[in-house]
Amino acid sequence: MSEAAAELPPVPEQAREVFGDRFADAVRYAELLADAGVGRGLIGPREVPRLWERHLLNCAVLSDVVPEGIAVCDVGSGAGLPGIPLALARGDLHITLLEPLLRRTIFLEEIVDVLGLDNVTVVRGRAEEMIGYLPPVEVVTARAVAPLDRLAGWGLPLLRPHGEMLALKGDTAEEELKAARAALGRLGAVDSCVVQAGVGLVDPPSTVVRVRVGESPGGVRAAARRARAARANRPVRGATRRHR
Ligand SMILES: C[S@@+](CC[C@H](N)C(=O)[O-])C[C@H]1O[C@@H](n2cnc3c(N)ncnc32)[C@H](O)[C@@H]1O
Repeated sequence: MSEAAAELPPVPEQAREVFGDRFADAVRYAELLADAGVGRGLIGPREVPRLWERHLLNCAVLSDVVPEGIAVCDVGSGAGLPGIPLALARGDLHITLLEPLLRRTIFLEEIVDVLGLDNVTVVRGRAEEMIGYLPPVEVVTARAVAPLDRLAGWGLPLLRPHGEMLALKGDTAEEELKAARAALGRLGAVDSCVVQAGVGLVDPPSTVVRVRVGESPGGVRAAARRARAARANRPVRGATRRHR
C-alpha cells in the first residue's frame, strides 16, 4: 500500500446505504483512487483523507436528481468523478465518461474493468468536439470542469430535447447561475435552478446547478458544425469502448 493510501479514512456508515450491493466496489474504487490515482497524479494526496465525504458520497448523491434508466454523459470525468460513483449507485443508468486526457482515460478503462461496470463507456475527447458525434443523452453531469457559461456551451448541445445538465458546484452556485443566465438562454435553456442532493445523507448536501433545455437545444447546429470542423483538423483520438 502506498503512503497516500494509508491515509484513507474509515468507510462512513452512509456508504452502505448509498452504494447498496455495489458497496464493496465503491470501497475498491476509493482504494484505487488513493493508491494508483494519487501515484499517477490524477488526484492530490491531500484529497485522500476526505475521499469519501468530499468525493465518492458527494458525487453518488447526484443519484437523487437523475431519472431512472436513462443515458448520462459525464463531461470532464478526470479520475471518474462524478461518473463512477453514480454508475455504482445506479446500475440502471448508461453512463459515458468523457475525458480528453489519455492517462486519465487509461485509468478510467482500468477502473471500469476492475469494477466490472458494464453500464459505463469511456470516450476520449473534448466535449465541444463530440457534439453531433456522441448520441445525445438525457442528462449531462460535470464537476470542476469549467465556469457554468462555458460548461453549458459544451454540455447543453450534447443533450436530447428536454434533457438536463447537472453541474456539481460549491457555495458560489447561485452567483454563477445568475451570471450565466443570459448565456444559458442563448443556448436553449428553458429552466435553471440550484438544488441540494443527498439531504440527510451527506453533510453538507451537494449543491447542484440544474439546467433544462427545451425542444431544441439552441446553438446545437452551429456547435455541431464547429465540432465537425475541429474533428476534421484533429481526429477523435482513442476508441469508443462499450463494456458489456
Ligand atoms: C479539475 S478536473 C475535474 C475532474 C473530475 N470531474 C472531478 O471532479 O474530480 C477537470 C477535468 O475536465 C477535463 N476537461 C477539460 N476541458 C475539457 C473539455 N473541453 N471537454 C471535456 N473535458 C474537459 C480535464 O481533462 C480534467 O480531467
